[in-house]
Amino acid sequence: MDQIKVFSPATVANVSCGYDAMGFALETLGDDMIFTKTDSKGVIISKIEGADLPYDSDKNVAGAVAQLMLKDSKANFGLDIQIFKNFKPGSGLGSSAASASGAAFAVNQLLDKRYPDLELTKFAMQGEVVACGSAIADNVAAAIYGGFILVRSNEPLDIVNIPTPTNLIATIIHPQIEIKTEDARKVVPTQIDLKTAISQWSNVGGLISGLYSNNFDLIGRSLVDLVAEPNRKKLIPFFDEVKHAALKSGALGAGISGSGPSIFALSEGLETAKQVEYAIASVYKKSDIDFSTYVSQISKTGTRIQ
Ligand SMILES: Nc1ncnc2c1ncn2[C@@H]1O[C@H](COP(=O)(O)OP(=O)(O)O)[C@@H](O)[C@H]1O
Ligand SMILES: N[C@@H](CCOP(=O)(O)O)C(=O)O
Repeated sequence: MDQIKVFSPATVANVSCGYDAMGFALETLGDDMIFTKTDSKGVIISKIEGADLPYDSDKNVAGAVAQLMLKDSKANFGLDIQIFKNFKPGSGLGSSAASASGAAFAVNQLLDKRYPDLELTKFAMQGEVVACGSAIADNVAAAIYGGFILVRSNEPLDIVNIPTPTNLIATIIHPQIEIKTEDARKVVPTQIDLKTAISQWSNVGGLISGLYSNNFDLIGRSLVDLVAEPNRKKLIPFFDEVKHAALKSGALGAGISGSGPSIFALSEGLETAKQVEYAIASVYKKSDIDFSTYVSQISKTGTRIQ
């Protein structure tokens, strides 16, 4: 194979209670990327559409991940990468993770599937270091594995796929302001008290149990974040109003998607998810902030060949 076109999904990290430990992939939103083998070694980024991003292969996460993998595998070819961004960087929807995971997945295909998903996740995490200075696994693991994932351990890396009810639908609102993950991580406390920790890990347990048992009420009760959300929500205009509107219109729960500014809600069934979309869009319609909304199933497959 000399060329491959891949789709790499947007992802919602944290899912309220699981800061750096949980995430899921969206079915309908993501980036397209084309990877072409070249005779000369090295990685060139020849096209980027949809966002203003570095062409320098060391600074673009896709280029950085591809270079690492070509070096590690001692590949005898180079790469030309084209990136078509369908959602903005700094969205809280894993824009950098989509590129990093897309690169890891595509290069692996061109190397005849040399690496398992866990190794691909480790390569993609190095892309996250380029984007935000931290080797975060939640977005990239969700993109590579698909579905809903738990990062059970970072060292050694241990990723667990959590089954999700098929009629669990995500509604997303993305106000068009940029929040860099690197900046939003600085407002999260590095220490929390035991009482807060107990509530947080109880909610993680509740959420995972609710996903396994199709218990929507339990899923809703567990979508609580006492660690990142109280500190990050001030960065997101109208966060409380959007969350209130989502819950009032039938969502099971709502919270910040990744590091924001996007806000996600989870609902039982498409009809409710669309009502939630209408309600939360109404909040931003009253302001002068541009926004996009998305309603999507949780992607079972994640990053895939187009
Ligand atoms: N291919 C890429 N896609 C998205 N962002 C990239 C890419 N390459 C480098 N970056 C940088 O990563 C940062 C965006 O990542 P991040 O702050 O984590 O936001 P997001 O939540 O959208 O992933 C920006 O500084 C951007 O320039
Ligand atoms: N766990 C990370 C996730 C960042 O997600 P992003 O989509 O905003 O890059 C965090 O919360 O910092």
